[in-house]
Amino acid sequence: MLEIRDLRKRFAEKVALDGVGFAVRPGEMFGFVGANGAGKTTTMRIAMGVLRADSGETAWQGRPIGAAERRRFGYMPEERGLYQKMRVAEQIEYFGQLHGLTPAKARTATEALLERLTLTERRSDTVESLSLGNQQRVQLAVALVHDPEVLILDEPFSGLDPLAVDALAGVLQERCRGGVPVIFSSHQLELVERLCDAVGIVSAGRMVASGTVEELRAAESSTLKVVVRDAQPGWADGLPGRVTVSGDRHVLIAQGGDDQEILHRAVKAGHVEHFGVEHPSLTEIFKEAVA
Ligand SMILES: Nc1ncnc2c1ncn2[C@@H]1O[C@H](COP(=O)(O)OP(=O)(O)OP(=O)(O)O)[C@@H](O)[C@H]1O
Repeated sequence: MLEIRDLRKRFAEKVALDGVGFAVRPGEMFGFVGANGAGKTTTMRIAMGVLRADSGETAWQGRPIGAAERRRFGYMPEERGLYQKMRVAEQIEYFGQLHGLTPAKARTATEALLERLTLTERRSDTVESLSLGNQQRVQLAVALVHDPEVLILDEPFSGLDPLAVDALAGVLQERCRGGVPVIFSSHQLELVERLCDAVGIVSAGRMVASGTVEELRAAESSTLKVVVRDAQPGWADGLPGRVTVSGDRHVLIAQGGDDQEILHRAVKAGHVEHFGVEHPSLTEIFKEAVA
């Protein structure tokens, strides 16, 4: 298990982290979300030893994370870290060797990743000549080449088109299925909701929520949505909700109240086209949590 416990960090007067903590199990994909400046990058930099925390702990498999552990981690930093003039394959191999692979193993791993990330045709191009999406694929290959035990990725999906997002997501899911804990930060909440087993929401340096999306949903009140056609105005008077009318459709969004009574009233009022519970999206949960 990867554990981040009660991290605190100040930059001069600015409190960047004020007790950030969460745990990610092997094989779990953890989405780390928060507004700009909330503390995601600072947390990941501390986990990777790029920054030192004022207090708090980080642990992997029960032991404090030190240089030896980090060598077995894969990291995609926010500022990216590729050599722009170096060729793609050469670069991935180079980082593999930096992480302790023999030249032969680094070459084999590089070939597999070029193929998997559809970069084979670009193998001899310099990084600077690649599109953003392809540069990001190379950055991911660099994070993966040494078959890391843990993956920590700072906004790996930012700026990517939907096909590139799917390609990266597929590779991360494979690693996750192989037992690697994966943490990534993102502002793309639909993507986080789609991919992640668990989510942590940070706001102004504090964790304001964490758990599976289902757990976060359960903490929110759900909404009942009823669509009735050809109803008389006023049919929902007194019910705990609001009706909007669009053409011949009346849409009631209700919170609380007796759903059987609401259904009964709707059936009496007209033709019920839809009656169902609406669960809040991660975007709604996020907005509520950081409000
Ligand atoms: N080196 C630094 N010196 C001073 N302040 C810093 C430094 N690094 C981060 N901060 C401040 O710490 C806070 C947290 O920043 P951080 O980059 O961790 O946020 P973030 O959640 O990653 O934001 P974003 O989504 O915009 O990337 C911000 O207020 C930021 O300005």
